[in-house]
Amino acid sequence: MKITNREVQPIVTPGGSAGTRLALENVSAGYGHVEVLRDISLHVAAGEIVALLGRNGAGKSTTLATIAGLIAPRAGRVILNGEVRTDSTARRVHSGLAYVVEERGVLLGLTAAQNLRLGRGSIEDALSYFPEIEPHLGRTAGLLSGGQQQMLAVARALASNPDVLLIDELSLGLAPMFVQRLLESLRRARDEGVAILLVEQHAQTALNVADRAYVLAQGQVVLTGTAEHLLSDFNRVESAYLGVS
Ligand SMILES: Nc1ncnc2c1ncn2[C@@H]1O[C@H](COP(=O)(O)OP(=O)(O)OP(=O)(O)O)[C@@H](O)[C@H]1O
Repeated sequence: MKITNREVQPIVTPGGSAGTRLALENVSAGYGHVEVLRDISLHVAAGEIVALLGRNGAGKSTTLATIAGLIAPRAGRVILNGEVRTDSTARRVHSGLAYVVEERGVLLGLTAAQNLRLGRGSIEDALSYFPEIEPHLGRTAGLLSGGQQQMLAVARALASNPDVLLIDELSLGLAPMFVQRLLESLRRARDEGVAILLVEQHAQTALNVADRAYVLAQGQVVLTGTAEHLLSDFNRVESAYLGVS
């Protein structure tokens, strides 16, 4: 199942290529003189959860940052809703991208309600995903648990009614109960047609919710397939983490 990027592109997404909301075409990117991503191609369709897996330092966060426009690709193209994007993060967010960063992006000195108001959606829509936030709306976000902060971040992102949702490390350090609630919200968003690219430390957790996955190693896609296929051949996923097949 080891693939080259040339082979990644012809994969037919569920819903067909016309439903593709996000695509990277042969993207290379990095920091200063350091090249991190090398010739990455991937795609996510409307109504699809795609997991981006790989060991620490493989380039997962860099991939999301490049999609969001925080890093400019040195080569290749970032395509959102069929348009090649070279514009700012703010413009991409304005036109339907939501991005939950690894640090969650919750402003700890503001209340939960104020954090939700910073988003592009309504508090009501945010609460429709996580009604359990309501009793905490007046609390300072810094006093919420990690799980509650992550729910706040995901609720704010989903309330903006995005076409494409990027999530960096959904479950990091969270109790299983919170992880389950967060995964439920992603399933609902997928059913509502959102294209979701999920970076997740726990590959099994990610593959249990995802439709497809890509494994990165040393900044390259080294394995891809349906979640079902990858779960049934999990040794191969683990080998791919090390950059071997
Ligand atoms: N701001 C930066 N400047 C220089 N190098 C960076 C920077 N951010 C990340 N890197 C390097 O880029 C490589 C990929 O990092 P990245 O954070 O994308 O990996 P990751 O797969 O998300 O890992 P993790 O799971 O640890 O977050 C690493 O070698 C990292 O040290």
